[in-house]
Amino acid sequence: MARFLIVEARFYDHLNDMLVDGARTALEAAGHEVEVLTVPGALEIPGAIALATESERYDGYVAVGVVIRGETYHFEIVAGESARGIMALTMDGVAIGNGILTVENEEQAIVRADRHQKDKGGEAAKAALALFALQQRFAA
Ligand SMILES: Nc1c(NC[C@H](O)[C@H](O)[C@H](O)CO)[nH]c(=O)[nH]c1=O
Ligand SMILES: CC(=O)[C@@H](O)COP(=O)(O)O
Repeated sequence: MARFLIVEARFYDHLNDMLVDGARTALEAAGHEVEVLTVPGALEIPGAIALATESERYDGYVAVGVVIRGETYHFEIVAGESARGIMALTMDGVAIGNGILTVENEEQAIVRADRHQKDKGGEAAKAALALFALQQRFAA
C-alpha cells in the first residue's frame, strides 16, 4: 500500500467535492491510503506539492481544481502556470496526476468533475498511479 496526497484548490466548493470524490475513489479502489490538502487556488497547487515532497511522506500526488474562464487574461495565467508547475515537478520525478479542469463555464466543469460522467478526478488519480508504478519499476 502506498500513500497519496490529493491537493485540492478549493475555489469552487461543489465542483471540488466531486473531483476529490473521484480521485479518492480511484486511489482507495487500488488499495492506497489517501490524505487531502486544501489550498486556496490552482496557482498554489505546485508550491504545495513541492513543500509536501520535502516531508517524504507521500508516494504520489493528485492535483485537483477548477479554473473557469473569466473576463481577463487571469484564466491563461492560472491555467497555464498551474500546469507548468506540475509538469516541472513531474520532470523532477514526482508522481503527479493533473486533475485541474480548465473550462469555459460551470456546465463543462460539472460533466468533467462528476465521477459518473467524465471523472477527471479519477483519471488524474490513475495517472498518478501509473507514474508511481513506473517509479517502482525503474528504481528496481
Ligand atoms: N480564478 C481562479 C483561481 N484564481 C486564484 C489563483 O489560483 C490564486 O489562488 C490567486 O491568484 C492567489 O495566488 N483559482 C482557481 O483555482 N480557479 C479559478 O478559476
Ligand atoms: C480564472 C479566471 O479567469 C477567473 O476566475 C477570473 O476572472 P476575471 O478574468 O473575470 O477576473
